Amino acid sequence: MILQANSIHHNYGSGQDILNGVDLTISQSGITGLCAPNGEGKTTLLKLIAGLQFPSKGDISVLGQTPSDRPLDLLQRLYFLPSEPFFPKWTPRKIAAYYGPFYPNFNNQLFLETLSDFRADPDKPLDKVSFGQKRRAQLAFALATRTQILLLDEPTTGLDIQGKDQFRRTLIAGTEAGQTIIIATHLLSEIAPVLDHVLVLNDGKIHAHLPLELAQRFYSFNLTTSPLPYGDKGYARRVPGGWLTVHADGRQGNAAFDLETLYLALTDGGLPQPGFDLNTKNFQA
Ligand SMILES: Nc1ncnc2c1ncn2[C@@H]1O[C@H](COP(=O)(O)OP(=O)(O)OP(=O)(O)O)[C@@H](O)[C@H]1O
Repeated sequence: MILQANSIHHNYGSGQDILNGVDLTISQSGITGLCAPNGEGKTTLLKLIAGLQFPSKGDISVLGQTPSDRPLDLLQRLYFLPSEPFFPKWTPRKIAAYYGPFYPNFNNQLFLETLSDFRADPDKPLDKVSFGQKRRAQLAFALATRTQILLLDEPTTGLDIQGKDQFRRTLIAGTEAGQTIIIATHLLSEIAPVLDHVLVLNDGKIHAHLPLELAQRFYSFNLTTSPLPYGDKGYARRVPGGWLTVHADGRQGNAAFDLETLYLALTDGGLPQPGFDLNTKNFQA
């Protein structure tokens, strides 16, 4: 098992739980998008997985270890890139030489290639580059650690279009090498093309954990002139030219699958929640 969380609760001492019963199982490599409204606890959940925060109740196991114990073996197999990480004001080359050896699979060649693809200078100190260039160097380092688990918080912030494209390609290469990648983001559409699963966190719980390929079969999207042509069991969003509707009916719609609309439908829209049975790998309507 890669990750197993059972009824995780967490608060920051205020008495009110931010996470109040998160259950989560990840058993395969792949890319999972973690989405939630602002302040719902995405970063907190990543920190709990990384062992940087401790759950107030419940237990969490990552690669068979308890992250809050901070075992060396786990720290070497998991990399967490926060949205605003601390990186020394050194050149990327020096950062890799200093921090890279901690990670047994650190790939310096991949680091330099990713920097080159990102058009980032390995010999320019990070206090002399733009925000986006600094973010590229941080991402190149995170991707080059080749840890079994990679946690990325808002990774695409500051990347230009080419940067995002390169980033997505490097992620795919990571999963082909067996990595499990969890990406917390608001910018769903930017990573949607590479996601295997989507996790929706809402009201302190995992509201949905959907394998994308199955979600694409289960939900139908239609561009229509009226909000809900098939009755009231769907969700409709105003778009140029009409309404984009989502229904949990397993039909073929006339519009493309749209992850942002599905996210809105699941969080705000009261779209009927299909149960997904992890054993049979089927939805139960
Ligand atoms: N160090 C802290 N001390 C007290 N409260 C905190 C702390 N860090 C986060 N919180 C609170 O916990 C809640 C969840 O924060 P978190 O950063 O995990 O959410 P998020 O989903 O990542 O937010 P965003 O989408 O805005 O980045 C917020 O209400 C926040 O105010």
